[in-house]
Amino acid sequence: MSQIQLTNVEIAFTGAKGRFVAVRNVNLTIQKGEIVAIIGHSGCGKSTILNAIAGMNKITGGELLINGQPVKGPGPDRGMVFQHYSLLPWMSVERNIRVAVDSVLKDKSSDEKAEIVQYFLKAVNLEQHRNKLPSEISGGMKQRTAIARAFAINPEILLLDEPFGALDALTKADMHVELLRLWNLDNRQKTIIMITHDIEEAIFLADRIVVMTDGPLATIREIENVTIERPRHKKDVAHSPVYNQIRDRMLDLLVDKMSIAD
Ligand SMILES: Nc1ncnc2c1ncn2[C@@H]1O[C@H](COP(=O)(O)OP(=O)(O)OP(=O)(O)O)[C@@H](O)[C@H]1O
Repeated sequence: MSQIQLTNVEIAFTGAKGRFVAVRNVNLTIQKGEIVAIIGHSGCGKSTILNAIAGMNKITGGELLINGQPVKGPGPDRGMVFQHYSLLPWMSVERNIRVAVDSVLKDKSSDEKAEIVQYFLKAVNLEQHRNKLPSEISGGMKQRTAIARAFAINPEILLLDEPFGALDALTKADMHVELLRLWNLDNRQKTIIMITHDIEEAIFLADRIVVMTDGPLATIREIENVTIERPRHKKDVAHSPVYNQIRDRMLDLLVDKMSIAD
């Protein structure tokens, strides 16, 4: 059985101006432990699909199953990370992780929870900054806190909505390696679905890349298999023929004009 299965999914919103169909005929099957990137132009419905998997949006047609069960709402089996970190500004790095652990891992003792927080603070190299407030740390550190928090509650599925979109290119490259390291620590058991606008990021991280058509009435245009071996290294990947092939295909699909007229 596939872990996540979307069959002919439609998601429409009804507002003052009537019914607006954001996405339709979305068919996607995701296996446990896969990393899947979703890419497409702004407004095509990437977040709409991710939020439906998170249980925050209702589907209006088709079927959306997780482990064979229809999604009815959010649950601790799914963790979310957003572009703007969503840390609680009045709490330290450590407290931000701890409150999430407290609210989800209710069966664990206080010592066990402290150990989990410590493990993830160390895994993302934030031990020395544990007592700082979000306002006292950099964007990359904030995102590392948010990702550590998401992993600490140990969801089966991680949903990342443009998690590195606000970071500079170098910090972003570090974060890619960091994310894969956390995924490896867990023996690649967690499924990661990630929205991105960055073709290079999608190829470096994902097993498959879902390319959307433009909205409204958006759907999946094509799914690319990224057959680059793991573990992946930034430098090697950039020189691999598969990387160039996929990047060219993505550019064909996503970029209308490749150059300006002289
Ligand atoms: N709650 C809502 N009510 C009404 N319309 C919505 C709602 N959420 C999203 N939409 C509309 O659905 C479409 C898809 O939005 P969505 O945020 O999923 O796009 P996206 O591909 O994630 O965009 P971006 O890359 O800019 O974040 C947009 O036209 C948006 O205005």
